[in-house]
Amino acid sequence: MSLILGLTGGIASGKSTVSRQLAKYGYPIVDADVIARQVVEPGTIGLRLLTSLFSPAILTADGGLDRAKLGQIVFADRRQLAQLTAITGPLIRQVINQQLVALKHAGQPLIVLDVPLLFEGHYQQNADVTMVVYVNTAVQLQRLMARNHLTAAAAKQRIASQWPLIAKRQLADVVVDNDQTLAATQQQVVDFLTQYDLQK
Ligand SMILES: CC(C)(COP(=O)(O)OP(=O)(O)OC[C@H]1O[C@@H](n2cnc3c(N)ncnc32)[C@H](O)[C@@H]1O)[C@@H](O)C(=O)NCCC(=O)NCCS
Ligand SMILES: Nc1ncnc2c1ncn2[C@@H]1O[C@H](COP(=O)(O)OP(=O)(O)OP(=O)(O)O)[C@@H](O)[C@H]1O
Repeated sequence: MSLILGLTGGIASGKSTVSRQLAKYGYPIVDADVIARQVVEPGTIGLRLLTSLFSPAILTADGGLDRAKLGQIVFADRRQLAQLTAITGPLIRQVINQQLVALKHAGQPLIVLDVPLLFEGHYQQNADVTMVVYVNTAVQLQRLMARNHLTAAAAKQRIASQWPLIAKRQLADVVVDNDQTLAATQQQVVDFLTQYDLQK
């Protein structure tokens, strides 16, 4: 029997950081952000649909998706973000389901389902336990601005495009506080694995 851990958080709260820490133990990660890139690679139906919705101006010179440009468009406009999610969401879901079936079949003891929109997209139904990586708003803003080279206004828009992190925190079975050092976060991951007898 596999335990499926639904891992989520807010933008730049530290989901990838925690999933990397879990991956170090050899546990497989089903990563919605990675899948979101695969379903819009050149030649996919996903990229064709996005190009017809947003115009070919969202493509780079070599025909790939200009992610920075599309991000600027959708995170500034809720309606366009909803349209984007309506196209990518079902494509991502299909791949997630395929990967979960294969990993369960392989008898993996722990499968990490890393999905930014876990609660918004009702993916918690696929999970046995949910974990939210939490940071306070000031730290989230500062890390997002630094990582994506965004102004405070642009970073605030991106944060506002998702459910408030505090609301996700209330829904979670396990909360990882990621305000402090990476070592402090790692310790919470170890505590989780120990609790579920998954520390190798
Ligand atoms: C808008 C895009 C092109 C920006 O690309 P970029 O490389 O700059 O960001 P990246 O994909 O790494 O996403 C960064 C973070 O943005 C947030 N985010 C991404 N998509 C969404 C969305 N549809 N709604 C709310 N937040 C989102 C997540 O917290 C994610 O971790 C990209 O995020 C995208 O294609 N999004 C649609 C796919 C999707 O719905 N992903 C969410 C998976 S559940
Ligand atoms: N405890 C920490 N101390 C310092 N920096 C951190 C810590 N945790 C994460 N970071 C940094 O904060 C940024 C966001 O972390 P990460 O990419 O893991 O978030 P995420 O939730 O996966 O983001 P997204 O939803 O945007 O994909 C990264 O630049 C990362 O290196």
